[in-house]
Amino acid sequence: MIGRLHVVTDAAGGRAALDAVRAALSGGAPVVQVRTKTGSDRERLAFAREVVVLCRAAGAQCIVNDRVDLALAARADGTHVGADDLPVEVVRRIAGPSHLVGGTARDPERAAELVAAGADYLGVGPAFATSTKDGLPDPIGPDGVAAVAAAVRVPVIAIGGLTAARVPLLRAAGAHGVAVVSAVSGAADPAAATRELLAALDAS
Ligand SMILES: Cc1ncc(COP(=O)(O)OP(=O)(O)O)c(N)n1
Ligand SMILES: Cc1ncsc1CCOP(=O)(O)O
Ligand SMILES: [Mg+2]
Repeated sequence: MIGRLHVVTDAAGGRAALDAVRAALSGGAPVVQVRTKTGSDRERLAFAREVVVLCRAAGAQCIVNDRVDLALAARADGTHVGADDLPVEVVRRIAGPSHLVGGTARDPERAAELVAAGADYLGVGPAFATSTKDGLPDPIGPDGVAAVAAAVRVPVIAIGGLTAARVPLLRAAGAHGVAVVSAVSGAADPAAATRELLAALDAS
């Protein structure tokens, strides 16, 4: 089963992002998602490899966003794909049955399609407003997350504007867990922020 807290790396990658990953893992993060949006493929692969090594040492799962080729090359545990990435069924065919495949959904119809295509889990959102990613549609709120969670039998990971204070709302909506960028990467103390999120998940 996929972990309940997905710590997503800052899209810029680099040393600061790696430091945040180290801190998150020291705080107990069970899943790290490598999400890079800049740099050459070689730089992105090198970053993903470093994160995989850190995750292995900590016993955490590592998922690469967008790119199944980088995920396989880095020996990551899984790949997360959205609407502009390779389709879930293609990622599944390329990566095989033991690779974790996640897909992005914001409504029950899309969610059911992704599960039928072979998704192991769904990233669902944006749950709340966020300034981390431009061009997102309106937040779906806990009710939107609940509609998706009720429609599928795979774990739902809520994303977008997530904080420890909001975790109980999402868990009550049926989310298995949450994915965060700024709540950990933007925190003054990313290890403490990770512990706070995990405590909120454990309590709800
Ligand atoms: C857990 C999780 N859910 C959703 C997303 C968003 O992925 P995607 O739609 O591919 O958008 P980008 O992250 O590529 O901007 C995610 N990364 N993780
Ligand atoms: C990549 C992505 N997809 C939907 S919301 C989001 C960004 C979430 O970032 P934050 O946790 O800082 O709100
Ligand atoms: Mg993507």
